[in-house]
Amino acid sequence: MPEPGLILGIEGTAWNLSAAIFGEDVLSLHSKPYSPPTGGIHPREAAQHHASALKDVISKVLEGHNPADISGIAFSQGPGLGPCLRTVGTAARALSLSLGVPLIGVNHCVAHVEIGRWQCGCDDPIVLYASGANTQVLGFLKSRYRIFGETLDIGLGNALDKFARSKGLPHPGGPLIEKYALEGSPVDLPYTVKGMDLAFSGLMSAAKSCNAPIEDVCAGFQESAFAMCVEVTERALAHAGKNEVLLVGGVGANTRLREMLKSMCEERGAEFFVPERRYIGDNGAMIALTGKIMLEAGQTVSVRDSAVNPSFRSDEVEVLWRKDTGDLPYRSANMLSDGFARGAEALVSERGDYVIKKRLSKRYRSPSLDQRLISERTKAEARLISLSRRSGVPTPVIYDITHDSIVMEKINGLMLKQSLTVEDVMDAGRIVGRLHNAGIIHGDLTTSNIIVREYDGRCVLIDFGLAFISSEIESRGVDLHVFFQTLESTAPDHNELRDAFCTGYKESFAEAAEVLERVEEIRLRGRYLH
Ligand SMILES: C[C@@H](O)[C@H](NC(=O)OP(=O)(O)OC[C@H]1O[C@@H](n2cnc3c(N)ncnc32)[C@H](O)[C@@H]1O)C(=O)O
Ligand SMILES: [Fe+2]
Repeated sequence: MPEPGLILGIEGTAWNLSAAIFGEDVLSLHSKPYSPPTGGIHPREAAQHHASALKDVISKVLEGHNPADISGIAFSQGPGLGPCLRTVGTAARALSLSLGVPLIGVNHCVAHVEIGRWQCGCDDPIVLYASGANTQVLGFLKSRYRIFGETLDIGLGNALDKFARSKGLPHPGGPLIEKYALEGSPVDLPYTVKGMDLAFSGLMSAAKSCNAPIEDVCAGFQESAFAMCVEVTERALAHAGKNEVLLVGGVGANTRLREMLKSMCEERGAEFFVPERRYIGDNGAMIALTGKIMLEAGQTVSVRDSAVNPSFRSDEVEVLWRKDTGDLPYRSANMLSDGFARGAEALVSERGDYVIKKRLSKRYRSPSLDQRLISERTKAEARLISLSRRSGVPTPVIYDITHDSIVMEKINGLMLKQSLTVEDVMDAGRIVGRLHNAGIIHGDLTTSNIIVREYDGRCVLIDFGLAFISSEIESRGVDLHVFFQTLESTAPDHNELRDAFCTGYKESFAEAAEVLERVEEIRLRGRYLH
């Protein structure tokens, strides 16, 4: 393989046309941002801006360098705005052909991660990638940057920008909201975390129609939105058993978000990293650096295959430049062992015949949001446990509830993973069928969260910390997918056990067939952590 020399990288997925040269370090970096005269980013206008700025940006970045030393052209192949991507793609192809050097199609999200790893010197982080268009929690697993959780509607930056615009503030709104928030005290606004995923549009609409002083709304917006991101990051960290957190993407410039992540990391004993300001938002250096790494790994693209992809996902890229870390050891959200467990969210302890589950205060959250979430979730969990019981799903009896704790019956018996007989697993299928039939999703359906009760051999469902109400096929499918994954990792004869589970599930739930079909689809998508 030829020794790569200098790589020219071009970024232009959205607002910033930026190019850089990377050798052993960033040798030059030039940008020409597009700022919309009014409103948000118009894709075609941005593309026109990029087209007219290209010549200038490329020649500035090449100043003092010999084009003959360039050994590859890297460009953002996606995701991003179609017209912008096409403009930059065309320029990159032309440069590659005229210089006679390879073309490297870089995934923009992967590039955000790689420049962060390179600049901060971290190795295997859980990444919070919070930008205008994307909000994702990523981690490296089995040769890919897997998406552990992500926004179900719009990107966080986008939500901030749109809210700002509705209050008459110019684009981009993120930095101005940060300024206002410093002067305000947070109002209560919606907080939406669904398992590992987030949603921002409800929060944005509530903020738009909130009549409190702008400073207070901005502070409330930040507190809710950032705490949501930190919560999912913490959950991924706990599940994956990693000990580094990296923050990337434009919203990562925000001091309050950094402070909250840092505080969460300190509480968990993890290290927190964030790259310099100029490398955190969109920039050409991240494309040039990733291009270099990819060229070294032989990951170039022919002109014919270099079409841009506006919805290119990070997990579509096979990462040949990192050592495969293989499967994750499976960890449940609340690892219950020997009567004491500290999950991402709660502390579970045993006192004789009782189990006490206490939700923990998080220093990263504002005190009012913290108290609100703790009491809402404690109440919701207790309610779902009782509702499940009434629907014929064996669950622990609840003895007492306080603002942060649930005192419940201790179920004596073995965890299902220690008692994987066909009969037991079939019974598990039956109770999960009843649960789904009642419109309840468990949210963390592992073989550790089902106990085979000693006195009658019945399966009892525990730990409803991530449970929620839903009749969506997708949520039900994810529940089963998680269960089958843990079954696979604990039992050699998992096919037989899986069949037994399905038999039980079909017995008690009329829509079983449709859900089981979806499970197969989910497995093929390979998105979920378990
Ligand atoms: C596909 C690509 O084009 C896209 N890039 C992108 O969105 O640009 P980026 O530079 O990563 O992020 C811009 C966002 O970052 C926000 N932002 C910048 N400074 C901020 C601050 N101090 N506080 C909060 N948000 C901030 C802006 O409001 C804007 O929404 C992406 O990565 O999703
Ligand atoms: Fe970006």
